[in-house]
Amino acid sequence: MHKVLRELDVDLGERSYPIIIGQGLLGSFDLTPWVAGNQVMIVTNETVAPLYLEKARACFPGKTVDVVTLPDGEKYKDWQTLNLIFDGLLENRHTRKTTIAALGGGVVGDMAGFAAACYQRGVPFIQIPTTLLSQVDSSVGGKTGINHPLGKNMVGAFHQPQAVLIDTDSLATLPPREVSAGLAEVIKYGLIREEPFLGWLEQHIDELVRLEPAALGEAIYRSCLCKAEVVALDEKEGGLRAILNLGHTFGHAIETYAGYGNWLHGEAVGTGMLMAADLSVREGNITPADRDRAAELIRRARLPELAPEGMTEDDFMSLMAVDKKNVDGKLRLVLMKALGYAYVTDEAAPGNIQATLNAFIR
Ligand SMILES: NC(=O)c1ccc[n+]([C@@H]2O[C@H](COP(=O)([O-])OP(=O)(O)OC[C@H]3O[C@@H](n4cnc5c(N)ncnc54)[C@H](O)[C@@H]3O)[C@@H](O)[C@H]2O)c1
Ligand SMILES: O=C(O)C(=O)C[C@@H](O)[C@H](O)[C@H](O)COP(=O)(O)O
Ligand SMILES: [Zn+2]
Repeated sequence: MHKVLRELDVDLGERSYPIIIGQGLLGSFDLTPWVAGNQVMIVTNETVAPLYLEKARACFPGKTVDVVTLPDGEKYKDWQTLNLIFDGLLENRHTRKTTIAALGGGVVGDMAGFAAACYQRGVPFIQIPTTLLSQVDSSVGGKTGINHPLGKNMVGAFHQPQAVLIDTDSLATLPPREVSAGLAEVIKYGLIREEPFLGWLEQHIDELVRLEPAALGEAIYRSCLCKAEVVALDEKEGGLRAILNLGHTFGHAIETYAGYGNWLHGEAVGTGMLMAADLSVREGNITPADRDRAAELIRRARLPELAPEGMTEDDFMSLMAVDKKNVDGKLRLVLMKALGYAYVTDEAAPGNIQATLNAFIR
């Protein structure tokens, strides 16, 4: 039998939805209350399908369930692979009443969500995230999309799910490197808005690296709570929501430079947050001791601490120039005023940016 540990809502008026966190949910939790019609299309990938597809099917009793299985990897988060979802929907005659269910990590979630935003001008979808990163971040908030060779997540839509089902048991099969990648986004919440959570993480980060269930449940709940609050306040990133991008301006540049896949998203964000902390010191906002506190957590989460081999200051500057936060050609960065308090600025001194880049390139 399953156990629901925590439940919270993303409060978006009539588009509000629940995040259900528990153990043993895959295989027995009934998701049909969030399915309007009779058809469900599960979108998953070749790694996750053998592990969890049959259990996910069981969450839709009485519905006609079809499946699209995508190739696995960030490098497939593109137009060609997205089209496989539309092929599957059309070949199986899915109508406007279908519900798409994303079963997998953030790549599957972002693509299935984008397909749901586009198919027949928009159909509902459900998130069933199976990586730590997707459970604490990508399944919540409705950002969906794909990459472009020239920039990360450059094509997409805001499309909120009907529900998010988080079965923490699925993390038992996750490779350690993916656990670390997820921890980067967990640490992010402490750095941007939750100083007490940062203190909690300092106490429990080793348990999280070891995937200890009690610590994991708490970290996932507190992360989802933080993200849900920010999204409810600013769904489409008119302002506040951009703080969820801490470390991502540098991180997305790293991912694009590395060709999507050699560096995991969470790894790039981990290094990117160190760079943002370093720049926050140079801007006179946080102390070197604050920066070192952040760096110690990143190190204990076993994340990389320097930019990829060979990546230059010019590589960073040209890749960051296409960041979606930029306005009127000005680079906008998320920095910290204090630990637990992030802000967005286009006024960082060019000399400080240059010094930070040079401190992290090899
Ligand atoms: N939409 C958002 O708000 C948002 C937020 C953060 C990240 N993202 C996006 O999410 C993506 C990263 O997501 P990710 O870190 O989950 O990567 P991922 O989706 O590539 O999954 C990581 C790896 O783990 C495998 N996997 C998934 N679940 C597993 C399980 N339970 N056991 C074993 N293996 C499993 C996957 O097949 C893959 O190989 C990036 O594309 C990033 O841009 C989006
Ligand atoms: O939900 C958000 O908002 C985020 O920024 C969360 C990020 O962790 C995530 O990587 C997101 O996909 C980045 O979005 P982008 O708009 O910078 O592409
Ligand atoms: Zn991210």
